[in-house]
Amino acid sequence: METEIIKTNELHKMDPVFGQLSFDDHEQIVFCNDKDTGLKAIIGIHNTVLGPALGGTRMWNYASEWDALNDVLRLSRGMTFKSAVTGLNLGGGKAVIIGDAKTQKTPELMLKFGEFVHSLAGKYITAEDVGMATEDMDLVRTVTPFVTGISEDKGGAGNPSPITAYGVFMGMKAAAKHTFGSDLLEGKTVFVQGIGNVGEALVENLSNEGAKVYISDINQDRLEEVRDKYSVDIYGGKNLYAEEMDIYAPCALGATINDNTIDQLNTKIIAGAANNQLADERKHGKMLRDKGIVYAPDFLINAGGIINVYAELENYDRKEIMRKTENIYNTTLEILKKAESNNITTHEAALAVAKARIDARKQENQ
Ligand SMILES: NC(=O)c1ccc[n+]([C@@H]2O[C@H](COP(=O)([O-])OP(=O)(O)OC[C@H]3O[C@@H](n4cnc5c(N)ncnc54)[C@H](O)[C@@H]3O)[C@@H](O)[C@H]2O)c1
Repeated sequence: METEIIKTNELHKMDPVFGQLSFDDHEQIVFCNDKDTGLKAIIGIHNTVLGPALGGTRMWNYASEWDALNDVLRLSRGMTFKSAVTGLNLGGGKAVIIGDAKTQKTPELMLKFGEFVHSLAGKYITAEDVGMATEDMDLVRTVTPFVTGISEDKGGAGNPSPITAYGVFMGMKAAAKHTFGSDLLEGKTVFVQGIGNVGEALVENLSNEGAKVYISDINQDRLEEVRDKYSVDIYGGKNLYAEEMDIYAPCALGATINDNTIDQLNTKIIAGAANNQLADERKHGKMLRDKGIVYAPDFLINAGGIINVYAELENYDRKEIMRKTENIYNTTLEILKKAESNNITTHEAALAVAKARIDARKQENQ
């Protein structure tokens, strides 16, 4: 109890929003409250220089409002750079709803949230994230046009995961070209950690190309299902990080690249779908570089999903979505080269490209 009081007092001493560590010149933070439906949400608009701030809504049972605020600040910033480096005319935004999606998400709450999104007149466009489904976005669509990720029969672009996986595959091939001189993954040992929606589709791409794939997941049924479908191997060991491999593909959780795992890692390349793979962008990016591991930045190679929802706004067809996703190969190759020639980390190189695009547009707009 004593610690709690001290902690709260300490937090109160900090500037509550603009003084937060994760605050990075965000343009607008909107706190949404509705007593009748129990809605408590925060919409974070990080940057709208390149276009409207697009990013999903996450519903999560946050331990505190500080955690929710920190998450929305961090996630919305990430969206700015993801869209910028991918060449999309979108800014970065994200929303969080505080609560348990399984027990507290009601149609009324989602409609009220949609009204708040609508009140921003298109400056923020929402989509699905953790705790949200296509049906939730369909509901939001009834009160605002500023939503993507809706059902295909309602004009949406459908499930983004296979597109995300294809982009990751392209980024991985570019990293292989950079590292081994060839982008052919045949015979390369790839460990895919997390075989959910994206992981499974990645396994399919890899096994079609003849890579030697090992899969790991906490869900045993899924492991067996995916193994039988694609004739790949289930990783049976205790510590995946220490295994010798060509490519490590984190497709489950973030922050798996940290002080503890980098020391153990015995891979040449890291290329996967998970968001925020580096526990600490700067420190761990540098540690990987020092160790000679080529890291394909997550926000660059997992952009297939955002390309897919962007298509809804621009009325792109499937061909254009695939062309743009395939281009992740070229962008990754350029960024890996840039990092090498400038002696910076690949994460820094990707951020620099994204920031340069935003700065150039800012100049044009002046
Ligand atoms: N779906 C998309 O289009 C998309 C786009 C961009 C980024 N991402 C990111 O990619 C990752 C995967 O997304 P998804 O849609 O496939 O999610 P998912 O929930 O379908 O799959 C995640 C899988 O990881 C497994 N998992 C969880 N903890 C694990 C652990 N400790 N070790 C091994 N496996 C574990 C789960 O059992 C599940 O099978 C997430 O980090 C997500 O944020 C997804």
